[in-house]
Amino acid sequence: MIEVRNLQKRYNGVTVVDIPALAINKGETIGLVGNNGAGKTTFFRMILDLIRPSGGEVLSKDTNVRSSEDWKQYTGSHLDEGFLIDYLTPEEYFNFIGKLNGLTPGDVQAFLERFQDFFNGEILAQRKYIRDFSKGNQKKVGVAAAVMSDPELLILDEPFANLDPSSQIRLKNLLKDLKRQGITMLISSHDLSHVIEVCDRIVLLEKGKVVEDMKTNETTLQQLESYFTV
Ligand SMILES: Nc1ncnc2c1ncn2[C@@H]1O[C@H](COP(=O)(O)OP(=O)(O)OP(=O)(O)O)[C@@H](O)[C@H]1O
Repeated sequence: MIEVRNLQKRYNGVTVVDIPALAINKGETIGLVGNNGAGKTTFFRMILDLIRPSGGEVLSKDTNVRSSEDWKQYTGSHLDEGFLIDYLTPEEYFNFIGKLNGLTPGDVQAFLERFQDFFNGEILAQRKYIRDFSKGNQKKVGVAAAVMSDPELLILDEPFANLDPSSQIRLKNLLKDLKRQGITMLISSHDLSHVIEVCDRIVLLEKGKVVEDMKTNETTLQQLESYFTV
């Protein structure tokens, strides 16, 4: 579904992403892990054509993401609060995104029913603009909106960050449901156990390079913990 070829990003002469080859197959759930500054967000930004690679390319369904917008039809993503429209209420934002995806207000309402637990009564009917929500609740809005288009490919940058423990567990269940539906997912996280639980493959980035690419099994957490132990 996604093929990365000789992908590089340099800032001021420093290479922050350098991935000669990486293939993500349809239906795979990939956890992207790595220390601060490893290049995870930069990599996602190039997949989503938000920044231009210094070299190489990202193909989505065999087409360079820079040369066609077709991938936008089947890709849902949430990287940060910059993806939100912060002067709208969550309802206004969901209806706006719904409209872009051809959903009626009734469809949007039905879709949001699925997120009742995850929202924990703190997102809808709050009479507040998105900018006035906590970071964790803004994340919930972004994750729900990313899923609204019923995407084939879902890209989430640190979806567990800023969520309380109950919300993290609900998010894991939500992502596992999406995985069962066959959605291809690319999820970055600093929470090793969550990402291992949800994903069937882990890619470890260090200084922009892929240093491990492994299928998850019962020893993966131990392997990653020993890698990250200083
Ligand atoms: N616009 C920019 N200009 C200069 N350097 C940048 C820019 N964007 C990212 N970088 C650098 O690229 C490197 C990778 O950053 P990136 O945000 O992709 O890492 P990350 O793995 O997502 O980190 P974190 O886990 O802290 O979110 C960092 O050294 C960062 O400072």
